[in-house]
Amino acid sequence: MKPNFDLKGKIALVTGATHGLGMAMTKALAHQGATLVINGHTPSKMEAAIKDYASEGISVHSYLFDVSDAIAVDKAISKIEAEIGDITILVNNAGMIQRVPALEMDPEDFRKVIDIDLVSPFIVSQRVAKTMVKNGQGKIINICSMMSELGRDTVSAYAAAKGGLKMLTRNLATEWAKYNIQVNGIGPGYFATEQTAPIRVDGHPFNDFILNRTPAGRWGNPDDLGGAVVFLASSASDFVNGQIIYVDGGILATLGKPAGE
Ligand SMILES: NC(=O)c1ccc[n+]([C@@H]2O[C@H](COP(=O)([O-])OP(=O)(O)OC[C@H]3O[C@@H](n4cnc5c(N)ncnc54)[C@H](O)[C@@H]3O)[C@@H](O)[C@H]2O)c1
Ligand SMILES: O=C(O)[C@H](O)[C@@H](O)[C@H](O)[C@H](O)CO
Repeated sequence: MKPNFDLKGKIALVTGATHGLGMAMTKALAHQGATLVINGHTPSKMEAAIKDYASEGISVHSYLFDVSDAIAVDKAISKIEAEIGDITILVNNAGMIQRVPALEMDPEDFRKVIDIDLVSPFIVSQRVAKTMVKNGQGKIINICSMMSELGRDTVSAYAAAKGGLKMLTRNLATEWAKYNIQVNGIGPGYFATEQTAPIRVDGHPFNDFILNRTPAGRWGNPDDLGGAVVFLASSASDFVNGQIIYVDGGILATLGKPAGE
């Protein structure tokens, strides 16, 4: 039987999809025929995003809500279900990072990162899964990170959250497999987006470090995630559950090499 990557008739919600990786994954899902619902929490960014999608002939349904607010999430998902239909694919992409040495990190800032990057995917997944359980099908895709596997100076809260998100993925996969819901993750390597703009400057030691550390020798382009998200959203991955697919140009496969070699 031919693997089926077609997403016609599917409704996908991508959180934090006004730009960056969320936008690229939304476009990939739309190109496979899915109906797209995008979330954001900044009205001006949402307006600009809708124009960007339209310029590529993609029409999206947009909903502004804060993914960390369980009441707002419940209201928004109920509204989406009434206005668009039941969500069959959820991509938990919204996230944030703080780059602060652990000795200087304010515990409240640590808590905020955990709230957005770990608790929020739980909140949105739980609400969306209630309907997926009734329908007997669903795909949930959590956007993890290299920091789901590795540590690095200054990103203690982010690494704790993204490591936790990997384990949340495995746990929800375990609990919800019986309802025909697959919960998987994508772990992007280092990608050229707003989030990495401060460390992706020519001549910045971190920029040189990443180019040298990545076997592919380049930063990821957001479009590099399209194949993985379509696979995990489609029936081609129906027996894949609790996995994280790392899309990282080979970083996790290697110890790296000395600069200049
Ligand atoms: N850029 C990278 O190299 C990289 C690598 C690995 C993982 N990631 C992860 O991929 C995801 C997207 O990354 P990006 O680089 O596009 O980041 P980004 O910072 O450019 O975008 C994050 C999005 O999340 C949204 N968001 C944040 N808090 C929110 C909230 N409370 N409610 C609703 N939306 C909220 C933002 O508005 C934004 O649209 C994040 O989870 C990030 O941690 C990024
Ligand atoms: O400061 C950092 O190290 C980066 O911003 C990361 O954490 C990446 O964005 C990404 O998540 C890696 O996979």
